[in-house]
Amino acid sequence: MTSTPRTIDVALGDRSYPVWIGPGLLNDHARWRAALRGRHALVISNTTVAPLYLDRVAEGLDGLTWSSFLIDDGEAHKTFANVGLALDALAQLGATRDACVVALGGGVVGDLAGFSAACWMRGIDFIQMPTTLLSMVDSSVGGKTGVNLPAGKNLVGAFHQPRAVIADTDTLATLPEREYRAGLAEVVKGAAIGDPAFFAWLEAHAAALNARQTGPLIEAIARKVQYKAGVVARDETEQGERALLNLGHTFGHALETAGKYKVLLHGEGVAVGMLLAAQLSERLGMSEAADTARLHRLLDAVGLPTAIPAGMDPAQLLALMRLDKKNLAGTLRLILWRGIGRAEIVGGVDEAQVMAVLEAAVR
Ligand SMILES: NC(=O)c1ccc[n+]([C@@H]2O[C@H](COP(=O)([O-])OP(=O)(O)OC[C@H]3O[C@@H](n4cnc5c(N)ncnc54)[C@H](O)[C@@H]3O)[C@@H](O)[C@H]2O)c1
Ligand SMILES: O=C(O)C(=O)C[C@@H](O)[C@H](O)[C@H](O)COP(=O)(O)O
Ligand SMILES: [Zn+2]
Repeated sequence: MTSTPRTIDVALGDRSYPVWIGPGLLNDHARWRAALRGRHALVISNTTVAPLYLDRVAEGLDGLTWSSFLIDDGEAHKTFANVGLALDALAQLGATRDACVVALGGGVVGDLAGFSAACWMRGIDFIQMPTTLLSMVDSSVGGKTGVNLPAGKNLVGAFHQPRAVIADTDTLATLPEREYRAGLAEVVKGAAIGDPAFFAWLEAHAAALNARQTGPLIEAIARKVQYKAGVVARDETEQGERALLNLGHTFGHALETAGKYKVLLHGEGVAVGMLLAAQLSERLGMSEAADTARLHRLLDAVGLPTAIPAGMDPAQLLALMRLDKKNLAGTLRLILWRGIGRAEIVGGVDEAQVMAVLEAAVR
């Protein structure tokens, strides 16, 4: 038995789906098994998460024809090659069009599993079972799936919505500290983009969140998911407003890629990227120094990095930023900031100004 989970609906007409958040949900088989329509299931996970949680999922799959496909741990394995192997695993299973892919793990597993599901027979069901804070608050919701190329992050992918998201908060007990804090970056991001009251709440609850206190933690997850679900429902395929969810990401993805995924985690890149976006906005006369300082203090309070790691080359970072998917007509299009809770899409950003911010931030 589990306590009643928080439930948030992602409202997309006949493709709407629930996000369930709470303890014990992986064991609540009756709840999530109902989302599986056919006879076949492929659980995609990784070599760290599967030994911890695959048995809980396996019990719920009893009676189905299912198998698991495990990737090695880390962002460097979110590759086309692994999608190919996942598709081979679906073929091996004999998966028909009513099969379901189950993504058990963090955002790397979720993005790759979702993209594999989008590709198999031109699209089959998948469900998300996020096991990191970042994947609970962000990557499991909204249907962005895909993989990285050597040239950059998430350059290949598809919009493919899950049928359900099962966020069992008990799994966070085994999440390493650094990964937990990286997840907080995507929580801060949501508040910084569009929810000043939530930002103030985060400032007041930073210590409780650092201590992983259950009540504030579930509240923070639910508030961030609620916010993201609203944006996705209004603009599923990023024709407009959804791009705001990319605050800090043009800088952040460049930082991640430049470090070959060994220097900064995704959430850490986003934290540094948000501050760089705030500094650039201030430089362009869009926002106030006091707001940048407030963002800086909150990121510090939850233990996130705010500086570009030593040794990174501003020119390389700018080159990587030129391949961001938001760019149009060969010019930079960034998410900039008007202050707490107010982000904006800005096209044709002057590269010299971006370079000045990058150079000032290199330690
Ligand atoms: N699709 C989207 O909308 C979206 C949104 C945000 C981020 N992302 C993507 O998500 C990825 C980052 O996700 P992430 O931060 O979850 O990283 P991750 O998937 O690499 O997981 C982080 C680490 O935690 C381990 N782990 C996972 N769950 C665990 C648990 N319960 N206990 C112990 N260890 C556990 C993993 O094995 C890994 O080492 C990036 O690729 C990013 O681009 C996608
Ligand atoms: O859901 C979205 O939209 C986001 O932008 C969420 C981001 O946190 C996430 O990192 C996403 O994967 C970035 O997408 P991309 O389009 O920049 O590849
Ligand atoms: Zn992100």
